[in-house]
Amino acid sequence: MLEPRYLTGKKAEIDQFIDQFDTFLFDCDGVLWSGDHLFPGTAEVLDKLRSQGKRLVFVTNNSTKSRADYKKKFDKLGIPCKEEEVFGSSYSAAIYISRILRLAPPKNKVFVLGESGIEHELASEGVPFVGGTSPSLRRDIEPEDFGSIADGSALDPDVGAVLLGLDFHVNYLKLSHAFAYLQRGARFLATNVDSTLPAAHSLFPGAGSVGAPVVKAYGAEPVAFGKPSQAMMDAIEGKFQLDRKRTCMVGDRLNTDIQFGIEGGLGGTLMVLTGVSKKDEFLSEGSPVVPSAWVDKLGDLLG
Ligand SMILES: O=C(O)[C@H](O)[C@H](O)COP(=O)(O)O
Repeated sequence: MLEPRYLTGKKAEIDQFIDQFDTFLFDCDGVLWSGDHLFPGTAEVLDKLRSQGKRLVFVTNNSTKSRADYKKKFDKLGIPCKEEEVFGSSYSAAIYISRILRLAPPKNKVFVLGESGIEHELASEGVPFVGGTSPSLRRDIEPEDFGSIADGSALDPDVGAVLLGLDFHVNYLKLSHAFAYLQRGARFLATNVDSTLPAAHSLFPGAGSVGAPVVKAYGAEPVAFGKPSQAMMDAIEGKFQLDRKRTCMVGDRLNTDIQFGIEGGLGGTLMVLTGVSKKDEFLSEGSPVVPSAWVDKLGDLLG
């Protein structure tokens, strides 16, 4: 097994590690912050990398926020960031739907199980959608809903795809709509399928857990566009014209962030231990996903 390199924080080894790369792809939740808590040293590390001319791209699976929302979050936390530096799973899904899938009218609407981040990114690509944050679906299912979903009168006939993301208002009515559209032949898509969401120094159900009832009912997995999907990597490479061998993915989750970087053939993957995965998972014999290097926390890159 290839041992990942432990960077203890000594200046010379950190400088040597950083020198290998021109571009750093940063995961956000669990790396830069946990929920609304900014980790110590985040701002300083990003400043240091920028001052050395490194390009930074913030690659997040969190579909609840659009790129513009992320920019606001960075502003609120006092970290410089341009909207164009953010690449989220909502945006990744939206560009795939609009530029590659190209759903033909009239069946070109997307039913969204998710929050406003997905809606904004679909809208930015001109993709029509229903569901999402609509108040009409933020309620309990009523006895008459069963009939109107079953006979299709409650459904939009123009829906050609179902897009699952993280939905903080998930309920039986929305799940039933998603399942009904799939049974009528809609394409099955997801922004990402993460099992957990890191927040408040703990873990909560993630997008994959929220959409799991639909997957179970339908009996098939969606095509997902967040990490580790290489559709996302290809889109990032195309947009930022990056040299993969001079790019490092920094993340806290082995099966999304680190796998994303390894499968993408990046020059490096750097694991931090402030989020989801624990070091035993990649240091133990036979670990399926092993980063090229690891630090205890992002702040250690200050050297
Ligand atoms: O469930 C989700 O959608 C994700 O767990 C979550 O939002 C994590 O995003 P990331 O760590 O890629 O920023």
